[in-house]
Amino acid sequence: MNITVIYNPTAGGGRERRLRHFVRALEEGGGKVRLYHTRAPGDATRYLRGLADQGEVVVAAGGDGTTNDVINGLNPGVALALFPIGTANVLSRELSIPRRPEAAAKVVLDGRTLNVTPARLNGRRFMVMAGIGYDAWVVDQVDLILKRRVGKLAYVISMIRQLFRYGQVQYRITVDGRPLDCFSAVITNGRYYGGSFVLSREAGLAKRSLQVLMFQRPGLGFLLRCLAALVVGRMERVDGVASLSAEKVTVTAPGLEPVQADGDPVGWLPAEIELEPAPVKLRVPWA
Ligand SMILES: Nc1ncnc2c1ncn2[C@@H]1O[C@H](COP(=O)(O)OP(=O)(O)OP(=O)(O)O)[C@@H](O)[C@H]1O
Repeated sequence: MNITVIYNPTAGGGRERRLRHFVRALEEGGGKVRLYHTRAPGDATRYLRGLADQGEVVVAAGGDGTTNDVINGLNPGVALALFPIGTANVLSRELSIPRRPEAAAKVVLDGRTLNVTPARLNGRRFMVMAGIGYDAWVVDQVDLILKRRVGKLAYVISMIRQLFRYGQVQYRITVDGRPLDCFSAVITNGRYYGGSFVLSREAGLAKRSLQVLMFQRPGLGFLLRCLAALVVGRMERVDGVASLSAEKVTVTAPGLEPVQADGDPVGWLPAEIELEPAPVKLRVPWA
């Protein structure tokens, strides 16, 4: 089996030793491996687009941002696999991809295929989620140098620093043609957020739909209630949080407002988000 491994040396602070074990396990299992170290954000997309033959599987060795770069360069029909060595690895968690190099390599070589439909945000693919409002400001303002040193804690610090922003801007969000207002929104393909917190019990990567969570009340008290509900996996029970299934979403706002996708900043509003017509084949463990 021809396998292209895309390794982000900055993901999770760098995991060279684990990568070597992973590649060795792939080769011992009969894989013919082509390994590429990324050099900058977006480099994986450029590299893959330049490959006429990507092999049967492309492995994203990194976190959700690396996977995002990979799916944006993946040729149709080529399978996607994950070696979760990033900070949060939200996609891998939902799919139960093992973190141990040998076990992760086994999934690449012998796993089953799960069809997961990505979405497009202003023409760029995302797999897990997109966010506007508070969530996007937290991602936009996270201290990347601190993130390399302390991992997820850098997001907690950014969350605290951005609390003041919540409720200041009202967004117009159109969900499958239905116009609504909110003070923040997360448009998610998967169930999890920020690691292993359940964001939506209605969402699931195997479902062909997006779940739109809208935060419709202003105020710090409401935001803190939502964050507490996230910790216990009860976000959709909070009065003032609306959750709708959708295929197409547009968001607008006055002023310059960031958008995040798969945990990285991807530009500014307005945003047009739509589920793609065809799924990506993901290698996942047998039950
Ligand atoms: N060589 C590189 N130097 C700097 N940044 C890179 C490089 N290669 C990729 N990137 C970027 O690094 C960012 C972070 O990668 P990634 O999200 O995979 O890791 P992480 O943030 O540790 O994990 P997670 O998103 O799961 O929390 C991505 O936006 C990606 O585009």
